[in-house]
Amino acid sequence: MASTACRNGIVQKGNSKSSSFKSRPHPSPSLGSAIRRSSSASYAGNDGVPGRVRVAVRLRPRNAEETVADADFADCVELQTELKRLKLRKNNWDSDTYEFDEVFTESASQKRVYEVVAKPVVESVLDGYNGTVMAYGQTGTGKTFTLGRLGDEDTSSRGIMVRSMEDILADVSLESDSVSVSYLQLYMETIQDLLDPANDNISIVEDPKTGDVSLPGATLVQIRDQQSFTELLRWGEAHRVAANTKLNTESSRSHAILMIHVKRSVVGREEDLSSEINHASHLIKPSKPLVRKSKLVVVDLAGSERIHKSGSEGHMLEEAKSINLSLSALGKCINALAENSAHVPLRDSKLTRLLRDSFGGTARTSLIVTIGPSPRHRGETASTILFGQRAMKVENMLKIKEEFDYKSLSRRLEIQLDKLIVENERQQKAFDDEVERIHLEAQNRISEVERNFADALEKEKLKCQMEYMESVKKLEERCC
Ligand SMILES: Nc1ncnc2c1ncn2[C@@H]1O[C@H](COP(=O)(O)OP(=O)(O)OP(=O)(O)O)[C@@H](O)[C@H]1O
Repeated sequence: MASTACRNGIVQKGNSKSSSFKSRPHPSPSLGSAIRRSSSASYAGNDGVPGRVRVAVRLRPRNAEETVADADFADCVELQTELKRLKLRKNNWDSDTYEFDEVFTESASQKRVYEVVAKPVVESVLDGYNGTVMAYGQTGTGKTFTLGRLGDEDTSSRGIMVRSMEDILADVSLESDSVSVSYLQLYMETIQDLLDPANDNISIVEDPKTGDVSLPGATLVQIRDQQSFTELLRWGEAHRVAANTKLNTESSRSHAILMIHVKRSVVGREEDLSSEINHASHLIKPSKPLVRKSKLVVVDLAGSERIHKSGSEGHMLEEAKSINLSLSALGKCINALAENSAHVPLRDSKLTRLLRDSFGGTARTSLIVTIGPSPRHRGETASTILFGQRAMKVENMLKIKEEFDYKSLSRRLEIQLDKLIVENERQQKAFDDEVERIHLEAQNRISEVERNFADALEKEKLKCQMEYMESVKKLEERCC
């Protein structure tokens, strides 16, 4: 029986008796635990929500070459899906056991992988948090298969990128929200725009105050429907493949980074705004307009094989070194974060500068580590597993980024002002009409009074004339 060792405090090796397995606490039931809240509930200020990096492992089925070459050998791994454990065989009688947030066998569907690994991240992006989904593993183990499959011929094979956008577009309102995308590759420490390949030296800008990372030089395409997004991915992927073909390699030598920016309008509470608009008008009390900006970063890392194994020389060696440099810088950062070290060497490579928010930052992060079954690649598989194990120890502090939307407030105040002007004009017209009506009525009354007076005068005049005539007549009679 093999001796017992402990890795990262959660792994036992030997004959893998369950009784000796130290289980890691599961703070939540699924990978990328749900923090999805209603929009109103998520208006909670800027308090961070703690969230550990979630890690799943996915085993690729044997390929044609392995089916022949490894015919007489057992796979180097065995998965215990119920227990979310993976056993890595050292030899016929000895194995190491590792526990993950989820383990996917070779028959796991793309839909299930998406729902467990990426959907919770997409949901928190829709709630205003940043999110990262990343695939790490040796060349040919299924990173691109998991993330980048378009599913043209078989829709069930759609990968995480396509499914994420489907869920995002189904949730946002294109009238008030916006979704835009950039697609990049990081190759030999230079960032190239996969949507505009001539643009091949994009710089990373870090906000010293917030630590936010942005790539202002990258093409940003507004997405309004799923089809245009799929076309964009196809276009970007073609450039990535072309670059690899030029280098005479079928495997991806670059890290591909898809960034989906989501900008949503949210309405805050009315009283919060009162002080800001008091001067505007006591009549206008619009609710507080806010924009919530978040981004989903999907990272398809280059193959993680070691230099000696890739047998590289010349340019290929330099390239392998560069891939190694960025992946080992990422590994070092993860180690430092896992050990709560005071110094995290984020600046050691462009990859770690780009992903500074994804590990130990304010984003919700899911990592999928892909492995192959071949015992010939046991060493690579072991190092991939250890990478995943360490990443599981990294704690992020998720934060919502809300900004006061001055543009939207000004738009809304303009609309309200227009309404007030129209109302004022309506009231002025009603007033003028009323004055006109009263004036007419008064004139009619005066005319009527004048008429009545003239009638009465005429009557009085006639009466006087009659009386006069009567008096004259009486006088004449007396005189005669
Ligand atoms: N889960 C899976 N089920 C069936 N086929 C798979 C699976 N994962 C990978 N494959 C197949 O294995 C091959 C290699 O996969 P893929 O290109 O995704 O690997 P990769 O890790 O992205 O490699 P690289 O690092 O070289 O880009 C492809 O032909 C892919 O279709």
